[in-house]
Amino acid sequence: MKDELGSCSALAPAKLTRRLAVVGVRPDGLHLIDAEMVTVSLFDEVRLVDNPAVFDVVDPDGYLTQLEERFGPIPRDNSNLVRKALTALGVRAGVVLTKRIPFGAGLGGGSSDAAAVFRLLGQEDKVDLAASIGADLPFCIRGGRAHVHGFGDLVESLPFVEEEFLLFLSPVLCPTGTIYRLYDEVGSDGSANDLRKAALAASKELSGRFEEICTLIGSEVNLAGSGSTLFLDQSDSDVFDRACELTQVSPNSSTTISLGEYEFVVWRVHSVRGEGSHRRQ
Ligand SMILES: C[C@@](CO)(OP(=O)(O)O)[C@H](O)COP(=O)(O)OP(=O)(O)OC[C@H]1O[C@@H](n2ccc(N)nc2=O)[C@H](O)[C@@H]1O
Ligand SMILES: Nc1ncnc2c1ncn2[C@@H]1O[C@H](COP(=O)(O)OP(=O)(O)O)[C@@H](O)[C@H]1O
Repeated sequence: MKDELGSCSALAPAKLTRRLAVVGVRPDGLHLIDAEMVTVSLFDEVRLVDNPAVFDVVDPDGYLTQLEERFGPIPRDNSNLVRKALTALGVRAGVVLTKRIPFGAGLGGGSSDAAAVFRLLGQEDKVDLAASIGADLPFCIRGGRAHVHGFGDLVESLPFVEEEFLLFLSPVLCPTGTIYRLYDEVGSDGSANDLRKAALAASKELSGRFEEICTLIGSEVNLAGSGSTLFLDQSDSDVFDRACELTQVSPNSSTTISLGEYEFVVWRVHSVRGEGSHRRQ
């Protein structure tokens, strides 16, 4: 949305991959998937400003700083996905990026930031260009709830369903390419996400954290995309309600819990409608 300062901004919501089956591998190594993705109410914000020299990253929760201290900074140069989107669209602009979505967490934060640029500039139709920046962009541009296939480039919207999710965030980095490659070796554990076994095998810490949450709530949690976020949906409402009670997290907010040697930030989020409904002035 344009404002009087000549800048414009859009919210960039996280994406939750509720289920993911790997159904093939292309000759170039990209995996063909059959997935259901849902936009959820944890938001970055992308503001474009006139001065192309500006690239500011705002960290309202302090969580980005924690992750960057541990894993190194997200790029501020031309390899930032927001800058890649601007370059691909031939637009020179500065960026103020407010980050709440953790990186390397399987929540498509970087892709959603880049998708916000496509939406802001009215370029939602350039799906192939978007997909060349990242496999998650086509879904993130559309948003809502969708069946996603191909390598992520084919998106068919599904009817919106109002639902809540608990996201268990861990300071564990799961690089998507590494997890897909490991999947080729270890295969699936038969859960709703074919990448879960590989992500848990890639990180001893993540598998320790997985065990702690499953023990707490007495049920298995799922992995978001290529990880590291673990989540619970409302398919078993008793389990979901119990988990909300145990973690003491209210709707649309977050809390920090300790389980064994681990700390988790727990977000209670809800599904969000797609197609630009999350734009704001
Ligand atoms: C797993 C998923 C779905 O839940 O999301 P995330 O968990 O990363 O958020 C997606 O498939 C990820 O999409 P995205 O994170 O955009 O991946 P990209 O940056 O395009 O790809 C990073 C690397 O992952 C591998 N890759 C990605 C997508 C795909 N369908 N097959 C692959 O093998 C490739 O090695 C690629 O170089
Ligand atoms: N705008 C951005 N926000 C976050 N990470 C970015 C961004 N642009 C590039 N990156 C890089 O992309 C990597 C993956 O980040 P992200 O897309 O948020 O996670 P995921 O692929 O797990 O969903 C980061 O480790 C970072 O190096």
